[in-house]
Amino acid sequence: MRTALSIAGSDSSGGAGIQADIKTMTANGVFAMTAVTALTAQNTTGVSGIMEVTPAFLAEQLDRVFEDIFPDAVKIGMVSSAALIEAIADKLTEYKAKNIVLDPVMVATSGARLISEEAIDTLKKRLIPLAEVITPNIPEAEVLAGTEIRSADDMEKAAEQIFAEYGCAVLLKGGHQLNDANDLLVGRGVKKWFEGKRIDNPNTHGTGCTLSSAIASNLAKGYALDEAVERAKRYISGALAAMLDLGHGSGPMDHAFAIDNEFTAERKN
Ligand SMILES: Nc1ncnc2c1ncn2[C@@H]1O[C@H](COP(=O)(O)OP(=O)(O)O)[C@@H](O)[C@H]1O
Ligand SMILES: Cc1ncc(COP(=O)(O)O)c(N)n1
Repeated sequence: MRTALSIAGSDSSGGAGIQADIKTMTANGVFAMTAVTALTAQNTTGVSGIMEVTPAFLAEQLDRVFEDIFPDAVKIGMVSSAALIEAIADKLTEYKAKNIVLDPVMVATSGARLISEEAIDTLKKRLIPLAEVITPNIPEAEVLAGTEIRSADDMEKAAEQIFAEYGCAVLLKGGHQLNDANDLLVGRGVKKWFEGKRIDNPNTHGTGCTLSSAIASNLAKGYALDEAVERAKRYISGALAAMLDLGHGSGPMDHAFAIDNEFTAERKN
């Protein structure tokens, strides 16, 4: 069985973070492992508290995973401080981790800030260059490219600029911001739009986490990057189209929609 590691924060409400990653990897037929960066107290209406682990304890979790079960892919989500980013970069370099998918989580769908200002700099210098692909949404890409994004044209310019500057492929998510579900992949020899059908569902808590874990799962299974993105888009569309409606805010997606379908059918490969 193929394996994937999620390095991310815990979401007590189960819709985003580590919990979304485990559900997504499992539903995609990949064995999920975790290294927790922080606990959050949150629900569908917002985040009320964050408790970070120490960099040493994060490094210890990574040591135990890598020395025993080498992950076929790694997904990185919420990492709130520069010291934690350094710890991850050191360990991923030491173990020569492959298929790294980095979701540069900065602000939760509910509006809460999930990374400190100084950490963004460290993210740019240490972690982004290690990634196979990063998956910013529009506000995150604006921070990374230092430009405003108001149109599909702006998305192309920003993605090309980020690829040129950091050397990793970029999947720039149109998501909710540009009112469609079209994402753009720019990488070595690739520039491709993935046209998602917009699903009229206000419950999008954890969409970013889910997409990046689904890409990591498919890279773990051996798919090339563009095929991994294509399959991840299909997965998230299915999870949104199931129209789960939980909680008082922007609710989570339904990962059980995928049980026994094409995603889990490949488990034994
Ligand atoms: N209503 C929707 N219908 C279909 N796809 C969506 C919808 N909202 C988001 N997506 C897709 O979900 C993925 C996550 O995107 P996004 O919501 O922008 O991430 P983030 O949580 O980081 O802001 C993207 O592939 C995006 O196109
Ligand atoms: C622990 C944690 N990590 C990430 C997110 C972002 O969620 P989204 O995928 O909705 O942007 C979150 N709300 N909580």
